[in-house]
Amino acid sequence: MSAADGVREHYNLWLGRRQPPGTEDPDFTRLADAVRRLQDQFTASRPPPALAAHSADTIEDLVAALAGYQVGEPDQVAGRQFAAVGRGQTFVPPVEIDTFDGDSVTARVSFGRFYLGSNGAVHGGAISLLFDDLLGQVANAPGKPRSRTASLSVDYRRVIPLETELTVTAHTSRVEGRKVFVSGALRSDRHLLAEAEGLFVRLLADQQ
Ligand SMILES: CCCCCCCCCCCCCCCC(=O)SCCNC(=O)CCNC(=O)[C@H](O)C(C)(C)COP(=O)(O)OP(=O)(O)OC[C@H]1O[C@@H](n2cnc3c(N)ncnc32)[C@H](O)[C@@H]1OP(=O)(O)O
Repeated sequence: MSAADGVREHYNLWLGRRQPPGTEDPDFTRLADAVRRLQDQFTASRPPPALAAHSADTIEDLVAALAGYQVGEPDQVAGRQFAAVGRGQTFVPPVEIDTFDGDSVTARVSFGRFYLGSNGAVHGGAISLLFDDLLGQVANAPGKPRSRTASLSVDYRRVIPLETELTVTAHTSRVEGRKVFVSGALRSDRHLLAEAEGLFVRLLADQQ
């Protein structure tokens, strides 16, 4: 399947459930994108004191404005903007899906400055986060029983550069009863950068 709307339509069926009408919220997605950019700019900035104070005032005003609109998990929109890169959340690195067939996925990702570990390398935890999310999506592909990560192993082969478009892939390697094993790889155009093996255990009825 190519990088067409059809791919994203499948993602709307994550966990085999259609998203309720009105779930996609372009204004909220724009807000999430702005917060992502803020995270990157904030991490990289060294503002003078007056600008730091002014920025803090502005953000505190925003926090106060959003405080009146807090909702519980069932009504949350962050993370459920399936038509948007990054799903309208600001935690998982922004992954852009290229192909997806239910058992394997090919995607692109670029880590902004927010994800810097040290000495120019992307933080290792961000790499684990990327794999947990993408491998988890494969394990929980539409029509499959819901599962959770039981184990995730990551091998860091090379320093992972910031602000570089990388390819990330994942595929189901085998299924044994309730256990779904999903493998992943992160590559630059020249090198294998990291590999992952995830075990996702399908949930029992009382674990849903
Ligand atoms: C609502 C709408 C949302 C929409 C939003 C959009 C989301 C868009 C996609 C995002 C995708 C994100 C995907 C992230 C997914 C998470 O990150 S989930 C969060 C992190 N994980 C957790 O919280 C899981 C915590 N652990 C648990 O709940 C339980 O340990 C588990 C995983 C359910 C398993 O417990 P259990 O059912 O009691 O299973 P148990 O009988 O112990 O083990 C079953 C088998 O697995 C094996 N096993 C279990 N654990 C392990 C282990 N650690 N190592 C090796 N083997 C193990 C056992 O040995 C056993 O093997 P067999 O004997 O059958 O051969």
